[in-house]
Amino acid sequence: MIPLFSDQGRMQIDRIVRPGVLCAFDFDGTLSPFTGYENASLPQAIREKLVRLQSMTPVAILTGRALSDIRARLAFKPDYLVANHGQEGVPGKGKDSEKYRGKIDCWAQILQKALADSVRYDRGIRLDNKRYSLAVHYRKAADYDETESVLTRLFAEAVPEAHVLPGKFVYNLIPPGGPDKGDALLELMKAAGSRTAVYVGDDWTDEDVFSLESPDILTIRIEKKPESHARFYLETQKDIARLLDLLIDKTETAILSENTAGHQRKLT
Ligand SMILES: O=P(O)(O)OC[C@H]1O[C@H](O[C@H]2O[C@H](CO)[C@@H](O)[C@H](O)[C@H]2O)[C@H](O)[C@@H](O)[C@@H]1O
Repeated sequence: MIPLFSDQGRMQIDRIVRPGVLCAFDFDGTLSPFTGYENASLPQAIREKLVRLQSMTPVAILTGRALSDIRARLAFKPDYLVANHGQEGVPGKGKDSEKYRGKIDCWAQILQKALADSVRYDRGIRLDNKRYSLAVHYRKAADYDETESVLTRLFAEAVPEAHVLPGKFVYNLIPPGGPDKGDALLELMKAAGSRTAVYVGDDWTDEDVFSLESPDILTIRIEKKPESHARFYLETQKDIARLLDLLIDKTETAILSENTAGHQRKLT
């Protein structure tokens, strides 16, 4: 992985950022710092930068949260808002996820019943039914290793069909064969008519975008992790502000130089 704020990183930004570039971001741990279970929100300074960027080029947010949950946390309307790891909000794909709703409710019932056994399962485990996917949080569990091992066993036995994706103190349970963030990003590029995209994420579900390994998609991970498929990284989540400033500056320059070139073509 290469630091984004390096000569190589800046060269890639110059190559990818052109008029119409799709700028896409994960939410928790990327635009918003990790907090606790309930109170994550978009910092005001980051919101202002996103709004500025959006005035020049399409902006998308791709999150594991439900659409109903993420809207209020953003307090601005991006061009595209994809939720539930790609199950909600992809233009033209809304109906596809409906068929999974019954299955998700059924998994939730089975797991809720099992987790009520407080001898076997830590009281700090919390199940979140997001209608199109489930999140099983264990940030408040006493012993993380033990909790990970009992939960992994539970999923294999009780909901073997679920596609289980680990996250930061969370397991995401996704319908088999459903779309992921990678599929969603490609659809958004089509919908926006963007030939290039920048994607910033921090977690396992973002690997579905990082693994696309397309020369037209600049992939950036929050924090270096050798096994990640992202090409570039930011040292810490706080660097997202600096990255947004850079994207704003480069997008502005790209638009200006295209306008100048267009003007000169008209004159000749
Ligand atoms: O795709 P994302 O936008 O990164 O969403 C992934 C999950 O984010 C939320 O959980 C995470 O954030 C919590 C608040 O900071 C934190 O306490 C938890 O440990 C993290 O896993 C959200 O609650 C989940 O539904 C999302 O799947």
